[in-house]
Amino acid sequence: MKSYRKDELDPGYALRFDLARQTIIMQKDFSIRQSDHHSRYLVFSREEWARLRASTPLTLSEERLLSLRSLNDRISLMEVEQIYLPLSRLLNLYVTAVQNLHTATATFLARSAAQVPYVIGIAGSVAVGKSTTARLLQALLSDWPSRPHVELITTDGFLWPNRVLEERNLMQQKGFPESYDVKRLVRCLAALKAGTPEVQVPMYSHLIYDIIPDQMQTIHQPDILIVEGLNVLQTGDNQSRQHNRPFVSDFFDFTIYVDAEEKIIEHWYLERFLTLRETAFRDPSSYFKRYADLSVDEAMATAHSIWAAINGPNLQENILPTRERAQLILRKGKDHFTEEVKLRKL
Ligand SMILES: Nc1ncnc2c1ncn2[C@@H]1O[C@H](COP(=O)(O)OP(=O)(O)O)[C@@H](O)[C@H]1O
Ligand SMILES: CC(C)(COP(=O)(O)O)[C@@H](O)C(=O)NCCC(=O)O
Repeated sequence: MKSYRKDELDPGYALRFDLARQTIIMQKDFSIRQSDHHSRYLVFSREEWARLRASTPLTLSEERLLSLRSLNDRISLMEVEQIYLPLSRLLNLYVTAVQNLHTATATFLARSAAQVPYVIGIAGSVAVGKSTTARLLQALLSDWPSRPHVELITTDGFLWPNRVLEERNLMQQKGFPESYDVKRLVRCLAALKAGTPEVQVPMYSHLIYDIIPDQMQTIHQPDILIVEGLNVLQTGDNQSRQHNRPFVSDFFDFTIYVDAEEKIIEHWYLERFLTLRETAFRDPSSYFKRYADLSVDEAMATAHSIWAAINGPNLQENILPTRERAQLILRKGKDHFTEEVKLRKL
């Protein structure tokens, strides 16, 4: 049998012991499609990823799924089974491993283990499906046999209120790094990660297009915290780096980037805008009520110009460059079906 030096092995191949032939053979590993030796990621096709579900049961009923749907959400049970159940299984293994590590530290120090939440960050463009992914994961993780307490927060609550954005001439940069009160977000994440019994988180409303005055979300020591937002993988400006200040991205145990081609994401943005024109924009308190009476063509042109002026440039300049920091990248195609999953090796 030819022997292989370690550096000769393609990471897409695995060494296996062949019982019949009583020999070690090199076999293509079906679960790893990897041609680039230096890539930090293992790359899975949809089918390969779906096989990694193992025996994780589907606990979400069609009825429960319906209640999770937002706007024109058409998420299918097949997507949940093939993509989100394997992800739920992976997260379960990771959370258990981290909890065991906390227990080991506590045993070493002869103390009881501190209650520290496992923090999952979900990043990606506006309209790529971050909040849908976050709500689905919250439901699936809450259904684990240990019934963990899973909370979800969104970083848009940390946008500066419109009043401040207007003063600073930043209304056309909503969602850009400078439109967030990052210090407040970091303080909040630090308090949550430290296991503070009760943390108040500000809230944003897409209806009034602003921070909701005098209303906060109260978070009570979750076992798992999901943080969803455009900026969760961002690392701050040079000044904060020089002063060694913590970044938003410092607080995550696991990060997911929801990815798709910009043209497809823009299409989802346009679709969502058209749905809102028929629903939320008709509400008298809607910031966009002036758009309710637009014709379909006018609404499409308006949404396209918002995309071209704000969300598209933000994706290219500030969000896409953070993609390779994520531990997991879900790449979606048309119709929101995940086509490829990339998992960081370390
Ligand atoms: N997995 C999915 N299947 C079907 N539709 C989806 C899925 N994810 C998102 N959508 C739809 O795409 C649009 C954008 O999703 P949303 O979760 O609101 O994005 P984000 O939070 O990134 O802005 C919404 O209209 C939503 O209903
Ligand atoms: C408030 C947001 C930055 C948040 O993004 P999301 O949570 O929808 O991904 C975004 O929805 C937004 O308002 N962007 C500014 C341009 C626009 O009106 O779409």
